[in-house]
Amino acid sequence: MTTSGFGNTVANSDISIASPRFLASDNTSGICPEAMHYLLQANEQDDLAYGNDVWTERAASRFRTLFETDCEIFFVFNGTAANSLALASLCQSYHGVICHQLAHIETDECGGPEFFSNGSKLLPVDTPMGKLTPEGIARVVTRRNDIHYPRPRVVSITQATEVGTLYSLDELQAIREVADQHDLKIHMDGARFANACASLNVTPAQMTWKAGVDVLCFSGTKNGLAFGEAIVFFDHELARDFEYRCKQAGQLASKMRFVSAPWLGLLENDTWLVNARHANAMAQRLVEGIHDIEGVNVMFPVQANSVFLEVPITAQQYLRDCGWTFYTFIGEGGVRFVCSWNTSEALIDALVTDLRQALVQRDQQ
Ligand SMILES: Cc1ncc(COP(=O)(O)O)c(C=O)c1O
Ligand SMILES: C[C@H](O)[C@H](N)C(=O)O
Repeated sequence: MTTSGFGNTVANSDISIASPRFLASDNTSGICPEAMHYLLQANEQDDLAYGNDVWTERAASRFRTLFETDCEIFFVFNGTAANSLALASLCQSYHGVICHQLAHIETDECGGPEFFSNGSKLLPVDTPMGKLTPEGIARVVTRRNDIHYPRPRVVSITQATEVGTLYSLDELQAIREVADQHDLKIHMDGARFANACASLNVTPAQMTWKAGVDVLCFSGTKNGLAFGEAIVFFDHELARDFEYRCKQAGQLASKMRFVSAPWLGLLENDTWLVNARHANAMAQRLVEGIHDIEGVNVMFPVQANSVFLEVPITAQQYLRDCGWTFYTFIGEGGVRFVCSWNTSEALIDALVTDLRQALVQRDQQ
């Protein structure tokens, strides 16, 4: 096995496996044509740097239209930076951030939120289905009020969650109510925000500021961009000086137009929704395809574009030998498949076929 520069083991070319087939993450998908179109448009001529270009203004304006309010938009390269910097703008170093124990900010951002907030402590909660509950939040807020414990200041929710479930609008409202009781701000990790809007058939405004969300990190990367996340502040006071925070963190792109312009491809003609609906539909196709395979169980309700399956270890190896890539360290274990804007029906059907064969092979051993 050789190791890539980022510590991922990659199969040596001399190991005979089928060509890799990517359903490990929506981060493996390509750039959708609509985003590519605007990337090339923005390359047609030079423009001002550091976000002063016409494309960044156009994209920010489109966001304000999409969210039906005068929100403030900042574009950064990736989701970890978006979450870390957004959280840092919501609390001081001596504050705590209440999150689910499976939250990406807790499990997969390598201490980024704590680092960029100079020490705000994440306060993880273990509640069902990967979702925070008002009761779970209240438990954390009320368990300690002495000076030796960080004061909870933020609630961070992920929509869709890390295990592919969704908060309903009522659940979001209930979280807003408990946040108001305890003077908490609400951050939404919207890595799969588009998938959530598509699945619930609600508007971005209904899913955010109308439900009391203070700041949203909206992922374009997982919706068809090469890279690029939009940090959307619904409270201007919280956005004060945020551009300096981005600059200091190395997240102020000099050629910002190449981060912002592709967003126009997503936001025009509701491509962001079309991409999300397709990804969600492919996840449903996978669930339907495997429903009668003995030994394979769906671990969480499939409400967006992620599917978590219990698959026997021997069958997992069979899938890897067939070239399938998947993670087993996310959520509560199991095998995670994530569908993207460009996931084909044929790819899903091939996975179903290989999964079925994997279990046959296991039973024959
Ligand atoms: C739920 C969630 N939040 C945040 C991120 C962070 O994104 P990035 O990998 O771009 O830092 C991811 C990554 O895919 C994610 O799945
Ligand atoms: C692996 C990592 O967590 C990444 N955010 C993903 O969901 O694929």
